[in-house]
Amino acid sequence: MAKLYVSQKQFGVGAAIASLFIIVPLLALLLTQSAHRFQDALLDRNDTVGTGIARDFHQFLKPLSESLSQPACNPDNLRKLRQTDFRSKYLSYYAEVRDGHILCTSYEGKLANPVALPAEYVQFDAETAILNDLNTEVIQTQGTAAIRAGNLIAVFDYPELSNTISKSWLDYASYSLINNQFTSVKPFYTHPLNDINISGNSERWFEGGYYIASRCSIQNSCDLVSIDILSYVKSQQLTLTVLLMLTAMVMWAFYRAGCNLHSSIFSLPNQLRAGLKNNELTLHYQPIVSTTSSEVIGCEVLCRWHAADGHSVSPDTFIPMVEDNGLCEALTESVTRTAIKELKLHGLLGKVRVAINTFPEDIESGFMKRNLNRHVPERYLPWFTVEITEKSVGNLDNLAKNVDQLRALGVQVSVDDFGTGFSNLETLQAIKVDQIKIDRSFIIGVEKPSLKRSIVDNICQLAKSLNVRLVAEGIETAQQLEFVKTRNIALTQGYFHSKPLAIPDFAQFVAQQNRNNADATSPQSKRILQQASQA
Ligand SMILES: Nc1nc2c(ncn2[C@@H]2O[C@H](COP(=O)(O)O[C@H]3[C@@H](O)[C@H](n4cnc5c(=O)[nH]c(N)nc54)O[C@@H]3COP(=O)(O)O)[C@@H](O)[C@H]2O)c(=O)[nH]1
Repeated sequence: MAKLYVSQKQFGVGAAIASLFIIVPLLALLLTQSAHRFQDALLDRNDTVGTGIARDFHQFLKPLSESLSQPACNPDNLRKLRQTDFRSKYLSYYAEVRDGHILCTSYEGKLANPVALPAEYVQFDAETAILNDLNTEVIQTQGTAAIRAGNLIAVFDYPELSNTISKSWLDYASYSLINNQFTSVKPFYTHPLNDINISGNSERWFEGGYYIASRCSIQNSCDLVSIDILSYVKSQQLTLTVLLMLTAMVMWAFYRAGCNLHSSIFSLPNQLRAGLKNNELTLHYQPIVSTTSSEVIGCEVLCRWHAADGHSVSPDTFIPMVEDNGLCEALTESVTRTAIKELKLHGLLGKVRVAINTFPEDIESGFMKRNLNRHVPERYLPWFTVEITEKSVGNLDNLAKNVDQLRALGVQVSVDDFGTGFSNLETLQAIKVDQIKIDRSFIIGVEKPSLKRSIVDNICQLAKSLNVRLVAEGIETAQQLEFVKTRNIALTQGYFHSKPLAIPDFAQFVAQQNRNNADATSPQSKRILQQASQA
């Protein structure tokens, strides 16, 4: 089965990226909502302006034009012009017009020299009235528009809107839909959509980078607000900076949360638990070699773990984890079961000794005995060695009792890492063991006279007096091997012979090594060796 593994960092980054799927739509919604509100406010305001102009037209301009008396610009007319200008909100600058000339205005009074209507004022007939229900003309001018009733004109503009319209990202227009014809009445209107087809009363749409809202509130007259999204986004620098900072903070929070989630789901202990369950742990076998015959007489079974992401975790890392997470029995049982299976498969069961490492509690709880009984066929039990460390010494009497029970099965017991910790004579006398393994820390440098050499000599003495076999661990050089031979240490283990090997390699190593030994002891080999030593 393919192993799928994401590192904590990848998981965190994934969570941060996933958060974008929440943040981006939220931001889009936020911006859209704010654009909505803006457009609505603008359309509302325009309604007010539109209806305000209509109201002012009906209430003031039209009645006033009908009430003007002759001659033009008489004092009564001027007073009415000023009063009306003062009272109307959306129309101002009332003026009497005769023959294309402004004769007087509410502001200047009677003009000494009548002013011809500016060119743009007379072009109004090209425009269709926005307020067509007013049944009058709207005059397009530079920045203002004027409306006419009889001999009176009044100017209207978009006083409130013009402030808003000055924003670079906003465009605004009013449309008259008379005869389904598009006519802009907004000054300076430059909107690119000139074949626009507004059908409903109120709608929004997105087109060519513009976000557009329209509303037709006066018959045949519609208002349109378009927002150039890119420019709008650019203009919102402050808002965007704040949003980006918030986004970064949210992503960071998601990253951290992802990492935490990862470590709770994918923590090494959890992976280890799963690995044990899925038989992901593999075994290596390190040869144990006879000093006298150079034959491989056995092996130490050492556990290996390739975590789900493919990287191997050192036993020095995962063995303490096993202890801290209550997985000792599961590991020891898995090691025992797998070792039996693999050794049997390669024809080594009952051919080589098998040393299995244990945890202190494996012994104290009697688990190791049950475990061996359950998994090792009885006739093979004498081929097994249980390696106990000095850490195993919790309750000496209990340990001694359990060790006796193991030995009663026919299993041998070996003290591992001897010399480290607090090994003492009392312990060794209390528990009857078959073998002591000298820790490799004493072997490093032992070839030269040193304190270590004296310690090894003492251990040799001790083993002799207790009548237990010795194994020298961590033999890495020929000199170290030579030294242990001089001390009659029976067995050796270390990289000099071989590193721990996977079962096929170990089987091959045993076959090769023991074949060489057989050859070396043949008459022909003996002769060669003799000649070599004489030379
Ligand atoms: N209870 C269990 N403990 C286990 C099991 N599998 C391993 N272990 C314990 O983990 C410790 C580290 O083991 P490992 O990394 O496998 O190292 C072993 C050898 O590879 C290493 N070794 C052997 N020869 C040499 C050498 O010449 N040089 C050198 N630098 N290292 C060498 O020593 C380790 C074996 O040590 P020990 O067990 O003390 O004999 C280790 O404590 C293992 O016991 C398990 O299944 N159960």
